[in-house]
Amino acid sequence: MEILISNWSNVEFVPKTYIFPPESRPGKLEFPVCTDIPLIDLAHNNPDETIQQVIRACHEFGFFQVINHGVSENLMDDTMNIYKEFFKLPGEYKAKFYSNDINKSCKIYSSSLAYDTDEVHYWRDTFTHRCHPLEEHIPSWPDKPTNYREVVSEYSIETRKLFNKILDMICKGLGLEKGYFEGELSKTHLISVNHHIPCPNPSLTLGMPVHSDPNLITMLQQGEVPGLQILKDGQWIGVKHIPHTLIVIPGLQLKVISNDRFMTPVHRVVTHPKEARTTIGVFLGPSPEFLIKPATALIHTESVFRAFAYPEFLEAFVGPAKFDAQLALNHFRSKP
Ligand SMILES: O=C(O)CCC(=O)C(=O)O
Ligand SMILES: [Fe+2]
Repeated sequence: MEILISNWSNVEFVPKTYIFPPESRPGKLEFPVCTDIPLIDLAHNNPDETIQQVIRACHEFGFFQVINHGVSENLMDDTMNIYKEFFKLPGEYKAKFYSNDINKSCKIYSSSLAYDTDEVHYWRDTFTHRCHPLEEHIPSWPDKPTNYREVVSEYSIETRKLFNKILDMICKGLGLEKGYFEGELSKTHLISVNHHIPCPNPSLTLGMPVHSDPNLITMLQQGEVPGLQILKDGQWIGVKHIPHTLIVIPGLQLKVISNDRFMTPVHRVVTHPKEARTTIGVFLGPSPEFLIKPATALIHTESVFRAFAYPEFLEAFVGPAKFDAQLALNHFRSKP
């Protein structure tokens, strides 16, 4: 069978290898929608109040949404259109980028990087590449659609500015020294775009594993098709899409640096029966050599986690913990 689902046509039933066992499939089609994800106006006239809102959201909820964030609506729409077009390109063009190699920057894969050993496949194709420094990575990016490099370069620059703005607010809000997150902690900047074709039976499939984000911080641009869900009080709840907002998700490295103060919500993606869904994720993470540990200013009695390098964390997260944040974090707790 063709591996990339974006190359499939006339899908009438869910192939067996995509059907999750009853205990891990969504099991139904309708879910409640979350109405209380914090919505933060970054152009609010009282910046100190905005910082407090961001910190409260990180402590109490994990996810938050931002408006007046500085990434223009036109740029958001152009970038989304580029990716919708990209996934429609002929299979032979996309095949040039197909890879399951974790070390290859620019690649398309399907389901997960472990496609060959997946017990069940996820209903998605993912296209990802690094974005920083731009000059180093642009030559490896696609040259189709024709304006890909131009538009995605601008999107990379603008989302990086926004990350810096939000990290600066978190830095101030936590009382850390200026520039705490600059440099090695936020060196890896990548874009990762999920594409799900319509699924004949979304109750049987998943578009993405149940997970928390392992990196430093994530930004998501959702399209109009729903699918993202968060686990809240033991229940799966849909995230409502508000046009041109961006969803911000503090990752597990921020939780470690905050000395376990921040929430990192568990989330997943379900599929849609009628519409294709495309979501743009932008991920900021540490350089592989840098040692991650709780910020000294936030250790009042004890450091909850020991120091580790990010690749060591990823190995535990993807391997024994199977994307379970608590299991992965347990490997690095000072007191087991
Ligand atoms: O596609 C989505 O809405 C969520 C993506 C996500 O959670 C991720 O890429 O980590
Ligand atoms: Fe995620």
